[in-house]
Amino acid sequence: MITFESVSKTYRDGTTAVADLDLVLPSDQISIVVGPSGCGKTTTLRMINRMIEPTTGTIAWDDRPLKSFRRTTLRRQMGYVIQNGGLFPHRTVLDNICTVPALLGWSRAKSRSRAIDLLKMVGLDRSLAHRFPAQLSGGQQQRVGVARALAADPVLLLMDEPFSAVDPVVRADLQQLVREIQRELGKTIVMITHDIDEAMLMGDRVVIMRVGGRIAQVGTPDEILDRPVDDFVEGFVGKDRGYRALSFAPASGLPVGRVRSVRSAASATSGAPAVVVDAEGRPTGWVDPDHGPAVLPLGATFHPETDSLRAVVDATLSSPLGMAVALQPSGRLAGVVRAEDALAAVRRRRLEVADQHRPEEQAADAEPDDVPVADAEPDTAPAARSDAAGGTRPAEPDATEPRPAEPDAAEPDAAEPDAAGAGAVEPDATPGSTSTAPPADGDDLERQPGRALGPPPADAPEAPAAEPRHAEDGSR
Ligand SMILES: Nc1ncnc2c1ncn2[C@@H]1O[C@H](COP(=O)(O)OP(=O)(O)OP(=O)(O)O)[C@@H](O)[C@H]1O
Repeated sequence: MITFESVSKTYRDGTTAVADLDLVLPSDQISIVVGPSGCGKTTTLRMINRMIEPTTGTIAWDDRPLKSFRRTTLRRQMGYVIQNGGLFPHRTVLDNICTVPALLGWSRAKSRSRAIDLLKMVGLDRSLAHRFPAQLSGGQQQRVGVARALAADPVLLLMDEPFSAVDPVVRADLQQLVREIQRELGKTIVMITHDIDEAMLMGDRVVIMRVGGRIAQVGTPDEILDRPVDDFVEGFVGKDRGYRALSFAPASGLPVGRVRSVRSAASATSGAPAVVVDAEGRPTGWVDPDHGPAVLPLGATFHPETDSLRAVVDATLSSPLGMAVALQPSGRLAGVVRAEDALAAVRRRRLEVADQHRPEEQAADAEPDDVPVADAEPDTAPAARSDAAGGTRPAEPDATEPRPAEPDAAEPDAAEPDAAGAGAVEPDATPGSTSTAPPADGDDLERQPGRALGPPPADAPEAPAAEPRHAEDGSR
């Protein structure tokens, strides 16, 4: 757990990048920091591995102040991934991934074996191992960047807009990859992005910052989508937040009804609409005898066990008959959900969310008909009911059925064996480098990205105190 207490950062030129930040980033979760350009995201991230030091306040890792760690020791436990991977252009993929293990003194055989394992983990063929970064696509480079950051098995992964330079399809793959890595390896990940959709998709916890380096809201994605605290957050999360919030409600409780299935449109000349299925029982389209013999498009489908309510609503909207086709895990037809049932589930969810956020005293004073709709009698009259905000809304009778750097890389720790850069991998700034780092210069050093930082070996010593000469901002 990383804890910021009253943390501020003012640069030498007087710019306050972060102001009075109180924040907890829990372990073993993905925390996403999101906000408009210049709101202090990168400054916040780099204060975690002490590439930047706060001007005031305290940052602690599992209750231990960061100041009490040597920077190099700290960084060996924190992998760091930046846009474009920040790879050394003149080193092969394998050598890039082996950088930190090599600096930590691992044997060549152990480093290479680890690198090959990581290539597989990030979904790259080992035949790419001897290529140079320029011979890879942007997405492949980014995967190598992730592999390099993981090479020495860091406890924490810091990611600074890692996917902003790749196209949406590759981006979706990389997002999935990082989520899988987090699940499988149980890493703590802190990632920054401009993209609120990415934040909502990937974050267990989302921190929205506003310009001036202040926190606007912290919460789970669905909390933020359901309850933006103010106009800024509401504007930032976008107009379709109600629809996107459905991504966090499972489809599993919906009633999946039976539907007629036929092998060809010719076999459904009368009667109710039917789903046309292939020889394996997989749905391919609809036929509606009232609309003639043509096979109608199937629309989107969904898996009841794994998909969200959003997928179901989308499937009903894209179905020509307003029925979402549910699939078994095998892809065979499982049944259908009617648009009315999907909407009833949406209404129930809204009521549940409103109920969760109702102040305690209001809940205690609640009238009997304030109970969640699922608990109401099936024949509840469609009269007005109090809502969570104390207003009224019409009752929904059909909803009543219970349904189912920087700098100090430039100012290495003399006491550390990797003082010349071990544990702090700098992207090459030569022409052709994939790094987007500005040249290091004074304070700009703080903005210099591109260190893949690994953890210490299990027996790595930790120095008891911070190094006073590391007054950051260049003032030594
Ligand atoms: N070394 C520096 N010296 C002076 N000001 C700086 C320095 N680094 C950052 N800033 C300023 O601090 C503020 C926050 O910058 P920061 O890079 O942390 O924001 P950000 O949210 O990551 O921005 P972006 O999304 O555009 O990368 C900005 O006004 C920026 O210009």
